[in-house]
Amino acid sequence: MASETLRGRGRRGGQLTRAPQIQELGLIDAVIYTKRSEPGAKNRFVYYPDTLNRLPSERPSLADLFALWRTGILAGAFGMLKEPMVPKRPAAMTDETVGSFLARRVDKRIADNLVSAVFHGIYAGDIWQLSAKTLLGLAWQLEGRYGSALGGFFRMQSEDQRPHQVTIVHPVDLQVAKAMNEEIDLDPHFAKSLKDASVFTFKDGQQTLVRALQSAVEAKGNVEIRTQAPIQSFKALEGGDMGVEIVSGDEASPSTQSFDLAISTLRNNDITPYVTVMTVNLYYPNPTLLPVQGFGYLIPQSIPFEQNPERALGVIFDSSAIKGQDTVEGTKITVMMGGHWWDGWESYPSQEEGLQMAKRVVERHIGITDEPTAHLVNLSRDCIPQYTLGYSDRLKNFAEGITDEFKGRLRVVGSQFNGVGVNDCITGAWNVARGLREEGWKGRSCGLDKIIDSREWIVVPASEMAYVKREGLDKRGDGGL
Ligand SMILES: C=Cc1c2[nH]c(c1C)Cc1[nH]c(c(CCC(=O)O)c1C)Cc1[nH]c(c(C)c1CCC(=O)O)Cc1[nH]c(c(C)c1C=C)C2
Repeated sequence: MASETLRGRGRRGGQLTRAPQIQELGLIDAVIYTKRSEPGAKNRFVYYPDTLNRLPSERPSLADLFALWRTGILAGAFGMLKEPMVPKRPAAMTDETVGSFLARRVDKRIADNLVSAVFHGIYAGDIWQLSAKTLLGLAWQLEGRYGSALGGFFRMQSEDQRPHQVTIVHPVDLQVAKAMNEEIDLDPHFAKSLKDASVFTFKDGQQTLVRALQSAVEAKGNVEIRTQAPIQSFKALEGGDMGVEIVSGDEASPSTQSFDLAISTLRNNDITPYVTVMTVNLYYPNPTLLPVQGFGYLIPQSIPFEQNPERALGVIFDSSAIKGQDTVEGTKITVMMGGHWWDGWESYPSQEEGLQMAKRVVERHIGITDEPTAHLVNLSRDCIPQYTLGYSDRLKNFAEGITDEFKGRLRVVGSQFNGVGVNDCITGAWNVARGLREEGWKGRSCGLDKIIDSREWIVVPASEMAYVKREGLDKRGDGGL
């Protein structure tokens, strides 16, 4: 019943690194797509102040914008016009929260009513804690270089002699984009389907990918997959040997092994806090319960407690967002609750409490009073890392520390380092794996080359950040995390 989706266009590597994996594992026929033109892709809503507002699509009409304006959700949007005139941040400012950046440069109301909802829908996080330098990387860099994000964008275009649109990227991101173009070869039909899709998933859910990967790896014969063997500790080998000594397994009877090189997805609690999210899947036999067709809706931080005492973050309209997964008709939705709202909680709602809370959310917000005939409640503890203020400095310290200690024999991958999307993590893993080829595994990289590399960001044609090898598959290089 769970309804995870994969983004057609993710940040950084987009689907690029995942697509060849799907192709190589022979899973292309198991993929189902939601096309960009379908309501499930186009219609994303924000609940404000007590109604669903459709977020502007790629090309919003004047009527769309006017409808949004009337609800008040766009209050403060005129701040965009004065943004080029807002003084540049002081030189001593090394980071700022997303909320503070927007309040300073545009208007606090836009941050609270609109942007906080979008950040709920990605990080389940609080814009007043998350880092603008990391998560609004492009805008942060443009302000740093030109004194303004919006004005800077246009100045960057006009100052550049090249005929096409340019963007600003970190040299390491450019290098990765070039490598993808050189090394990734996609079936043109598959590439076209992905290009036309907003999200894609598998008929039997995302587990399809994990299971196929497991089978493929096991079939190689030289790989052993061990589960239920938590890492207890690890350290660099001593006595002149290069490598990592790892203690794993049961605390009572751990085993110690040495490796020439280890790739770790373990988290480090000094770099980011995490948030806990509860997801409640609800199924109703009545297929016409949704007030609108679309992907779902998000709830901004400005919604008062009385309208959202359950601390819901958003609701996905699964049966509208993804077609082709279900064997029976009906309405399927997922209520997502918690995230930063539950920071510091020592205990969380039980499964039964979660179910009741989710039912109250959809009754209050979208008038669904039917009784669901099936449900699934899942509490994901500490599931999404929060790139809070100062994250990039903490990550840099960490990267320098492990490089010093392990001299390249420990490399790291995962959502704490690469981004919260599945695509981000696969891109990170792809890049680390590439770096091991030939003599690469003997090098000093710890897998976090970008954060260690202090070169200036560079202006390049936006097309250089796109996958152009086959059918123009889209890859956005927005310079974020
Ligand atoms: C309500 C909570 C959440 C919803 N999804 C997530 C949460 C916490 C988790 C999530 N959403 C996105 C990612 C990144 C995945 C990737 O890039 O591969 C994660 C971990 C993507 C995303 N979802 C929404 C947006 C605007 C984005 C950014 C990328 C994009 O534009 O595609 C919107 C959104 N998320 C949720 C809803 C209900 C919703 C919009 C109505 C649920």
